[in-house]
Amino acid sequence: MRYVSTRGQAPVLDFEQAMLSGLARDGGLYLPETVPAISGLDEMDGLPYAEVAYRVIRPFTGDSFTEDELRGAIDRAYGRIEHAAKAPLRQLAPGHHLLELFHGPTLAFKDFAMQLIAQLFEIALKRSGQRITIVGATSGDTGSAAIEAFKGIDNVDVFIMFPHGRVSEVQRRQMTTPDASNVHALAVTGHFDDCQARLKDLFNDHQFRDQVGLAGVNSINWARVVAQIVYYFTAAASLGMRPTDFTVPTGNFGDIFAGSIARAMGAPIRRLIVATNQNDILHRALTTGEYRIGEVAPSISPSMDIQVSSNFERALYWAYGGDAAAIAQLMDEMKTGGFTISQGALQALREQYVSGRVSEEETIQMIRTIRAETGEVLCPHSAVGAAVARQHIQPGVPMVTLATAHPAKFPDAVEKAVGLRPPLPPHMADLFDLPERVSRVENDVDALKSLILERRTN
Ligand SMILES: Cc1ncc(COP(=O)(O)O)c(C=O)c1O
Ligand SMILES: N[C@@H](CCOP(=O)(O)O)C(=O)O
Repeated sequence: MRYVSTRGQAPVLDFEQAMLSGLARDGGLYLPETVPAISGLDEMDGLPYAEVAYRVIRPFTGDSFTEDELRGAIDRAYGRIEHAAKAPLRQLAPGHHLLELFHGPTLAFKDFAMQLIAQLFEIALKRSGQRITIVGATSGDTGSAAIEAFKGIDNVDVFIMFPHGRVSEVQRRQMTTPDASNVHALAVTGHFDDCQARLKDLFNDHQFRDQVGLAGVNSINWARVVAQIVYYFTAAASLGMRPTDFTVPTGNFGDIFAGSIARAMGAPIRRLIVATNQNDILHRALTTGEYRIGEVAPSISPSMDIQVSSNFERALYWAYGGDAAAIAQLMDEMKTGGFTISQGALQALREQYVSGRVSEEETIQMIRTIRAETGEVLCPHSAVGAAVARQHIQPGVPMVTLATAHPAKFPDAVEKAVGLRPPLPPHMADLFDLPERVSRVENDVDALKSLILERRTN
């Protein structure tokens, strides 16, 4: 399997190289040249999650890992997810199901990919003896998942930038309390898009990139997306492999893009519905064809407070029929505020994705409604998903809403909605007692470079 950049000017790589590279050297994102079809769909129901993961992921990894290495990595990764089913499906109402993706160690869907790629990185780095510096940008969940997965791993330093004052207290403490010396939490002045832009600046400085062995674990990294494909198959299998709609709370577009790969591989996915909060640039872009960056408005679903949605570039690449020059041009225009999607590409995108947005009040109302109807307490991101899903449910077609985080990560929003603060699970019971370790950094690439050079242990 070969991987090409969305901007067409970077070397073609194999899976391991693409995983260790993160962002392509031309600033683009890696994608497989072709999407493999999967067989044996009818046998998937009842298989352990790890077995489905192996069958789905294997075609993407090519010769990069042996069968034993990949199976071992999958078993260790998903051994850390508490629930027996790993990603259980719970019925909310007739025809509406919740795919619970928050049973991992940091209580968000990010654990599914991050736990696995940490295992794969470790195998690859042990083999090569290479040392790397991971830098990540987070609106709260990617950072905590990355720190949990990579803390203490030899040959790896992890620097995570989060927007100062714009993540929940639980999310912040998940990033600032681990005491592993290879982990560095950085509170950046600005919002998530600033953190992600500085991350790309670091990757695009090739001298710095090579000096520190820069690697990325955001969903710009293709390996992240691959791991997120699996649960579309397990959910569809639980529903008897009938044509099914999926609604996905969306920010950086990685999770829903994984859904489109699942569909291209053969999963019976009918509609993929992009659910946004008030930061609704993706909904506006799909509705009007204009991708115009506005101000980020802080919301009660802060992990989705994103305007520059990195994986949308992958969706655009497909929609433009693999025209890398056109994508490079659009990404240039993005730097000055946005771009217009061509009519042909817009039509192609609309064949892939439907969209909806909900307000803050509607999100709160949805947490209340679902609690009253089912007893389940949703996190605000999952509530955005459930509210948009309800706008799109059609008779006779099962709807699956991805529940992307545990409500205990966002106690203030949940309390506002239903007057209770969901307790943290036992393994996090001491989170508020531990000392925090965090560095304040300006939104400035040179300040970041100096800090990384000074702190890295490699
Ligand atoms: C809890 C939660 N839900 C939804 C999302 C959106 O996912 P994506 O960025 O893959 O679109 C995020 C952030 O990525 C998140 O942390
Ligand atoms: N919501 C995310 C933003 C980064 O997403 P990623 O999937 O590209 O890593 C977060 O929690 O950090």
